[in-house]
Order: sequence, then structure tokens, then C-alpha cells
Amino acid sequence: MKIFEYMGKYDYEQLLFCQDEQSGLKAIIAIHDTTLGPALGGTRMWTYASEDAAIEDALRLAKGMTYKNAAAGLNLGGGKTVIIGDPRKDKNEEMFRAFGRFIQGLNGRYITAEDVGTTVEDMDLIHEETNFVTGISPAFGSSGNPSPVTAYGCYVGMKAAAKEAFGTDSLEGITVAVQGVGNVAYAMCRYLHEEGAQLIVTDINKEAVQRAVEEFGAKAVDPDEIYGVDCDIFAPCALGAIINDETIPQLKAKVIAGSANNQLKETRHGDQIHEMGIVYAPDYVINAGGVINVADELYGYNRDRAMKKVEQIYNSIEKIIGISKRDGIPTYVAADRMAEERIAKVSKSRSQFLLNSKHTLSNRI
Ligand SMILES: NC(=O)C1=CN([C@@H]2O[C@H](COP(=O)(O)OP(=O)(O)OC[C@H]3O[C@@H](n4cnc5c(N)ncnc54)[C@H](O)[C@@H]3O)[C@@H](O)[C@H]2O)C=CC1
Ligand SMILES: CC(C)CC(=O)C(=O)O
Repeated sequence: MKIFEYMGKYDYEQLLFCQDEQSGLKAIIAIHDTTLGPALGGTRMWTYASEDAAIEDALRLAKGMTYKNAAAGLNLGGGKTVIIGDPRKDKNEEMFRAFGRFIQGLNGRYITAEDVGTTVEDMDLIHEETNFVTGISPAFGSSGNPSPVTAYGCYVGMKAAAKEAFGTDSLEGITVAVQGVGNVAYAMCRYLHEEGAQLIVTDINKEAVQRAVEEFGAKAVDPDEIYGVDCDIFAPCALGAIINDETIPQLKAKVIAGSANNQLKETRHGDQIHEMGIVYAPDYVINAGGVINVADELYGYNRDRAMKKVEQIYNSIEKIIGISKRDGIPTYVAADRMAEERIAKVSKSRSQFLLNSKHTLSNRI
């Protein structure tokens, strides 16, 4: 991979490779943009097919966080970490403590939290070494696992998208096909089930599927079948790049609304689903509940305040659909514009000179 070429193309600030022989830590921290504030984004632990695949994932996810945090109105930039390894076998205490020291070394430029493959317990270990971590145990006055809040944000965002497609935001009797019933989707399915939606689920983890079948009366299908099932809403809640050349022709859903990051394999796939009349809730807008929740920790966690902000995801999706219709552009473009405009405005407002303690004139303060 031509790393600097890639970083230059999308204007990344920093890419950090962290290695600790004793614990087996191999982590990649990507910081995309810190115009709005320190970069906040989770740590993913995953068995990547290659180092290049891990680097690309870290970079793509970090850029997504810049847009997510900007669109959510947070004063935070975008970053993300991937740890190369199997979260079921390769974790140990020293690994997360070593990782915590690398984060501390960034002196607040990057703040982490959970993502796929990492847990509150892992964040607590990182917290032994640095305060630049969120999503730690409620015992520390923190917000804990962000997944249930992400799930709530996805649920309200899905309702806003449904209103556009079906004329009502009630999900009663609506069929939702859910890809991946892990931490976020399990909690999201509970909201959907309680509202009377019919669920079709799939996961590569059979136990996760079984739980959804037993608790929510979901119908189970094989992972390859989920794209083509008869449904009203497709909710991608596993990994990224699942809206692509192979899957788009299979889709029967009128709405795509789910928690997975980087759902569009390429931007042209966003154009394609727009042309097909599918209402797409942009991934980083609908799945911002988790980051909104953990970001609140930075001000002293207040759950009511955080949940009020998460409720706003409904309005954000409505607004983006409105811009998309007004300007005749796909929703992903409308969301990108919203985020980019905010970053550009803040960047401009910071352009005037500000004297600080390092400047030669500082002795005149
Ligand atoms: N946890 C959070 O608060 C947030 C999560 N997200 C994103 O939402 C997605 C899900 O996150 P979590 O629920 O936390 O992760 P998770 O790891 O708990 O759940 C993902 C599920 O997808 C399944 N899966 C993986 N590949 C699959 C495939 N090809 N077909 C079917 N199932 C598959 C896994 O077995 C797992 O059960 C990820 O893309 C994550 O980055 C985004 C924002 C916040
Ligand atoms: C706190 C996390 C849920 C933030 C993050 O990494 C994400 O939203 O993808």
C-alpha cells in the first residue's frame, strides 16, 4: 500500500504503528482530522487477512469518525485504532496496558473507546495507563458499554428513514432484515420487536442468531441470503463494504438503516441505491449514538443529557433526507456536505493568530 499517497488523498494527519513484543500488541492508530478537537474513535480488534487490510480499515474508519463527530455536532475530530488479533484468543492485560501507554504518549490528540472485538473491561485496562479513554466502567462515573445507546440511535434514525419511505415512522408490521446480531443489533432488535416489527436475522455466530430467534421470534437465514430476503428495511449491523456490486442487485428493501460503519464499498454504490429510490440513512449519522454517549464523559457523564442528544439522530436523518430531496443528491452526499461545512467553518474561525506560552512574545503576556 502506498501509505503517504493514500493519506495525502484524504488529508490524514497521522498514522501510528504500536508494537509490544511481550504482550503481542500490534496496533495501528489513525488520526484523520483534529480541526474540531481531539480525535475520538473506538478500538477494533480483528483478525485481518493482511497488514495492508488492517491499515486500510484503520484509515477508513478514522475518516468516518471525523464525519460522524462533525455531523453529530461534537467538538471532536476523527480517529480510530485497529488491533491485529483474535479477540477471543489473543487478549491479555499487558496488551491493553501497553496500548494505553501509547495513547498516553499522544497527549490527548486521540481518545479511544470500544468497537468490534473490544469491551468495557479492555477500556478499564487502558484506563490504568491513561485518562484518554472513554466507555469505561460506570463504577468510575463513566458511561460503560456504548452499544445499547448506539442501538437506540439506530432505532430512532430508522424510524425517520421509514417515515420517508412508508409515510409513517411506526415500525409496527414492518419487516426488518438484520445482518449481524451482535452487541448493537441485539439491543436494536429489542426496540424493533417491542414496536411490533417482524425480524429476519443472520450472523456467522450461531448462538447470536439463536438468541434473536428465541427472544424476538426472529426468522433466521444464512449469511449469504440476507441481502435478497423479502423485507422493508435492510439493517447492516456487522462489518463494512456490504453495499456493493454483488449485493445491490439482490436488495428488495426500500430503506437501508443499520449500525455498521462504512457500509458503502465505494461512493458510486451510494449513487446507485439513490437512483434505485432506496432511502439510505448514512451510516455515520445513524450510528452516532455510541460516540455521543461516550463523548459526554468528557464533560462529566450525564445520561439524560447524552440521551437527549442521541434522540436528535431522528432529526438529523430527516434533515439529510430533506437536503437530498431539495438538491437531488444522494443522502450520503448530503451528510458529507453537512459535516464538511461545519469543519470548514470552525477551521476558518480558528485562523486568526492566538498567542500561547511557546511563542517568542509569550513573556509579554
Ligand atoms: N458498538 C458500538 O457502539 C458501535 C458500533 N458500530 C458499528 O456497528 C457494527 C456492529 O458493532 P457491534 O455490534 O459493536 O459489533 P459485534 O462484534 O458485537 O457484532 C457484530 C456481529 O456481526 C457478526 N458478523 C460478522 N461478520 C458477519 C457476516 N459476514 N455476516 C453476518 N454476521 C456477521 C458477528 O458475528 C457479530 O455477532 C460494526 O460495524 C461497528 O463498527 C458503530 C458505531 C458504534
Ligand atoms: C464509542 C464508539 C462507539 C465510537 C466509534 O468508534 C464509532 O462510533 O464507530
